[in-house]
Amino acid sequence: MPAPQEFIKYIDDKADAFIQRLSDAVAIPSVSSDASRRQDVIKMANWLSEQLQAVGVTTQLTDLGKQQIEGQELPLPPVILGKIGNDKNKKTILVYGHFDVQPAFKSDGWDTDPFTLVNDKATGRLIGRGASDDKGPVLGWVNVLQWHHENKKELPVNLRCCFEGMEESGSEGLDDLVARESKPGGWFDGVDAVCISDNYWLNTRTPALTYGLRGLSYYRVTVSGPARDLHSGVFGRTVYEPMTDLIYIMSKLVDNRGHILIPGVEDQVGIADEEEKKIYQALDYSIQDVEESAGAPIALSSDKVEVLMGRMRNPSLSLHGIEGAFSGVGAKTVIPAKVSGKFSIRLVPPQTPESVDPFVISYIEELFKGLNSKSKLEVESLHGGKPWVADHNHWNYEAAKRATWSTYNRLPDLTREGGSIPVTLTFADCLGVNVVLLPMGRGDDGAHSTNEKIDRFNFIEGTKLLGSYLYEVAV
Ligand SMILES: C[C@H](N)C(=O)N[C@@H](Cc1c[nH]cn1)C(=O)O
Ligand SMILES: [Zn+2]
Ligand SMILES: [Zn+2]
Repeated sequence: MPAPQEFIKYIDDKADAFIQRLSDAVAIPSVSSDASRRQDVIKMANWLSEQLQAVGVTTQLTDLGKQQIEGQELPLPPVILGKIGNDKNKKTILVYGHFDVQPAFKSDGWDTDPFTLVNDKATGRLIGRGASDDKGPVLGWVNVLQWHHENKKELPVNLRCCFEGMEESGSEGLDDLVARESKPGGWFDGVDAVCISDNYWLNTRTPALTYGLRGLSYYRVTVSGPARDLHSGVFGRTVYEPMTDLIYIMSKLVDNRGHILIPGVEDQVGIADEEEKKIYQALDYSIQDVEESAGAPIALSSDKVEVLMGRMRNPSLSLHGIEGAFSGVGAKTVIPAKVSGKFSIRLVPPQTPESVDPFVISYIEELFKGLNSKSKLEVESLHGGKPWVADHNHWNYEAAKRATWSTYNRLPDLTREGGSIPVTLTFADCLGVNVVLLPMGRGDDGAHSTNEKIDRFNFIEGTKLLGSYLYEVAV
């Protein structure tokens, strides 16, 4: 059943107010990985819970306990559970999103303050951290509910919400909560299907439905030696330097074509046959798309199928940074005493963090042993999440397809996402129901990057899409 025309018109009429609400959300720097921002993540939870209550959602802030981070004990941000309706004759749909964001500093290369939403009328872009990932989509649900609440219109489905504040940091504590609330009498009892809007179209033109996510295994490798940072003029060529050992190890993890060098990891994944390659060939995607969204002509291959498989169905290993290394301006001549290299592996079925960890840890330990260094090594797995693939021949996907058609007059690309949303598989497993990913933003939104944006068009049409989905899935 299509969404009512009055709903569609209302979303257009209220566009400026919705953008103001997005601006208010972006202004709360809810960075989950930064201990000094934890109170802002909690503030964001309270703010969002109030927004949901104002549009008729019964909410509950669920405490997840504490977390050890950077040597401190910190409260985990609460999860917002929400509920509207309990009609036995309606389907029950659970929507999930997250209100935490990745770190952002103007000095990273942002053109404007990351936590002040810029409404650039010339380009139609709404620029700010979290605009696309994931505050825009989460507020899309609030926008949908606002019309129903203001106009006293019943939703076509029973709605359950789960909004978390730790997605960008491993969703700590959430799996246990989902398992608990999926039991009879729990908040998610009776859920028929799940919808998540927290990823992106493949390109800038074609809406997408996403039926797969890669998993993630995040590592920290620490090499330490001297009791304190040293003067390289006094100690250079005199002592074992931690950074030298760490760089050696980091350089042996992946080659510059993206091949993972850790024996055993790539072997876990089957090779695509010609049938599977046709799926990627059929997608609306070009090398130009990847190069435009990366901002430079740097694709690993000129073959679109190779590039798409690299993102969607093959594992990848990325080096992220080195904590403790000199990175400031100027030419400090220091020998850092302790350095930690960070890298992660994006996983695909049948890989899991548990199945790759032993390969990674023993490989790094062997590499280090071969160095005969007097420094010390520590390898830690920081957080992980399993990959997920769903059946896209399901009524949940059919409903999302119809909603896409009625919103954009186009059929969506069926994609697998290179990123990770760890709780997706938990919902699928604990509830035994289908999950659809219904992205709002475009492939060039720059999630996790500088100048993250969502186009005004995508925010407003995406709101209509989420509303239309609830009507289409109801029948
Ligand atoms: C796809 C989703 N919007 C997202 O960005 N997920 C993150 C999850 C994560 C896990 N550790 C840190 N972040 C991602 O894919 O990086
Ligand atoms: Zn993210
Ligand atoms: Zn996200």
